[in-house]
Amino acid sequence: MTAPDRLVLRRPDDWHVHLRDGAMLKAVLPFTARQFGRAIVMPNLKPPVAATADAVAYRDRILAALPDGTSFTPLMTAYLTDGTDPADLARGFAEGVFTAAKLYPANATTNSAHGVTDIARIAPVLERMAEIGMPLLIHGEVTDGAVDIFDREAVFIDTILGPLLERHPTLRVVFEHATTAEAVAFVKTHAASGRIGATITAHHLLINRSHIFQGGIRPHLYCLPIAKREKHRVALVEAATSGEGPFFLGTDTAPHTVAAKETACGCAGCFTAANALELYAEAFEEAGALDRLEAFASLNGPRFYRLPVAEERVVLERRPSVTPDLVLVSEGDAVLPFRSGETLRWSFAGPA
Ligand SMILES: NC(=O)N[C@@H](CC(=O)O)C(=O)O
Ligand SMILES: [Zn+2]
Ligand SMILES: [Zn+2]
Repeated sequence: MTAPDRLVLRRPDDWHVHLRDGAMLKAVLPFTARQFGRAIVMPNLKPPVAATADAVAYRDRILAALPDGTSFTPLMTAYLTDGTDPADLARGFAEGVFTAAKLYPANATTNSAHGVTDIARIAPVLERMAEIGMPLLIHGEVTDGAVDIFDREAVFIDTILGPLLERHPTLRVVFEHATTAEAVAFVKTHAASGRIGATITAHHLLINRSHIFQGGIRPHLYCLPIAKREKHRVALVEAATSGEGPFFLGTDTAPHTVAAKETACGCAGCFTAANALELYAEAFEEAGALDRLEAFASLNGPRFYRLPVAEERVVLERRPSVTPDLVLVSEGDAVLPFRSGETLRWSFAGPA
């Protein structure tokens, strides 16, 4: 079978995105809103989006920053802290302000200093979430500095996630930005329950850890969880292209300015929003699985989140597209996209 030159998909959603705030929000939002109908918006602002009122205000700022005429729905998340009030969280969910709540183990990643210091402390919050069917989104890495950075996800699965699912047998969980074969295997083992999902980024489908050090240190490929060995990338490609229900698209596009990336202690995050669908299309084509892209990008996520699938369609064409060199944020500040300046095989051609 020859691969198609044109793909028509139900309009995809991005189930893990960092939109930031202020000038950065204004600069990056148009990219996500152009391709995706909805996005799960991460709450790791400074200060974090923790209470319902914070999310209402942040959602208003996102909607105000949308280019005219764009149809895009931000789905808000609550940043869990040791002090999260279960009543406020449940109210936010009931009112449709919050779609989910995000667990950052304290200090696991960018802007996670206010995260949860010990998951036992939020047991009442998790019980409430299980009762009301509110999904828990997890950055799944342990924070113990003694655990090797490449093992932090696998250790989290064994020591935290497994026991957590046993303690809360009806809690619905998304394992965010899965990067290991262990995560894929764990999610598959629990798939039949329908209560676990996993997002997979485009960059983790395209790079392994060696790429971060190819010819020198490449700070723009540094993200958390860090890319792993090739065998893990292969497991992620296999999961994403399987079409299986628990695996869905979440770019984890995480913009930081060039100055914040190219420095002695650079921030973690890859900015992939400039051409997210083109990047996923490359990975799926490489695997001979373009026919499964729609399941991964447009069907499995809504099914997990119990939201309608999109009626709108978008088109991808096999026509070279060039990734922008830089995206300007404000005078003197810019973000460097993943695959900056490189040519990709596919182009996003807009609505069908
Ligand atoms: N993925 C990243 O490397 N960074 C994210 C945080 C996160 O998703 O862990 C960010 O907010 O910059
Ligand atoms: Zn994360
Ligand atoms: Zn993220």
